[in-house]
Amino acid sequence: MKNASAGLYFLRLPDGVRIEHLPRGQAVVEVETRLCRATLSVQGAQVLKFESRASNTPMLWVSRDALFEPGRAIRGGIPLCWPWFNAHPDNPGLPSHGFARNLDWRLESADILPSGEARVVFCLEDSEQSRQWWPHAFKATLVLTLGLQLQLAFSVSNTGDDAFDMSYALHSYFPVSDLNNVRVEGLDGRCFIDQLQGNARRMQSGPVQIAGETDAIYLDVPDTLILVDGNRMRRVTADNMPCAVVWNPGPHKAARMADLGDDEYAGMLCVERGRLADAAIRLDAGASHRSLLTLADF
Ligand SMILES: O=P(O)(O)OC[C@H]1O[C@@H](O)[C@H](O)[C@@H](O)[C@@H]1O
Repeated sequence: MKNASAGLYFLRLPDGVRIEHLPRGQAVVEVETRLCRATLSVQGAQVLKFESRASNTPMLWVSRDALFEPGRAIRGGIPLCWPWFNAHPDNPGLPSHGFARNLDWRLESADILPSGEARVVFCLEDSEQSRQWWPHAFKATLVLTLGLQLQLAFSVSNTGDDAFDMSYALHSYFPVSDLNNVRVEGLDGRCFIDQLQGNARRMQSGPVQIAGETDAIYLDVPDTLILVDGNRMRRVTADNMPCAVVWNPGPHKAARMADLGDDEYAGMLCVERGRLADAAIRLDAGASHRSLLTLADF
């Protein structure tokens, strides 16, 4: 897999931002400011860790068995699943959840804003590798703003001559104290696709509570969802991403997953936001799409 980290060293990095390497050589951007601490993987432009100085508690979960192998998806943090969600609709041999999380992105810039927030910008453009999986020209950008809250601004431009279809999710993994203490608020009365029941469409009644394996795509949901975990509340706010996915593998699927410890399912929950299923989009030549995700303790 092509490694973009060579270009990293030409960037001027501000105090509080540095490049480190994982044991297998992948580059990560470490952010340490008066507002937060964070670790960002160059592969996938994936936020792996984020902790604000106000909460001093990890916002995100990463599996203790995550495989940090170049080109393999990393189990945890916030992978960006793009340009398709789940298996490719026509070719199940292509990478699950698209390829954005498998490729190295280009670190475009890193700055500390006057507010004290760090701003880190990653880009991904089509390459020989991406065109083997998806024959389209594009430029994707992820702008991360890291302060007391974490903000991800995702944009894609179609730089080719033909329209393309895409779906995506910002697949946030959250640590939870105990699944029995957890609920997701904001989805009452919303339609969801139950991926565990042959994609049957159902209606949510009350908050989402987790009783075993859960894999549901909620359609047309409010911008703000609240993840309640005992006394801890996290706000998941999306702009221009009308879908939410709530996923937990439960004990049996967890036992089959190489990159997730058998008991770890009990301490995590994914609450994802994106555009998929009915909200997938077609991007015409020259057109762009933008969306924003904000995660905050409150
Ligand atoms: O193992 P992956 O490719 O990271 O996917 C994990 C899960 O991601 C969720 O978003 C999907 O709804 C699930 O169906 C899927 O199992």
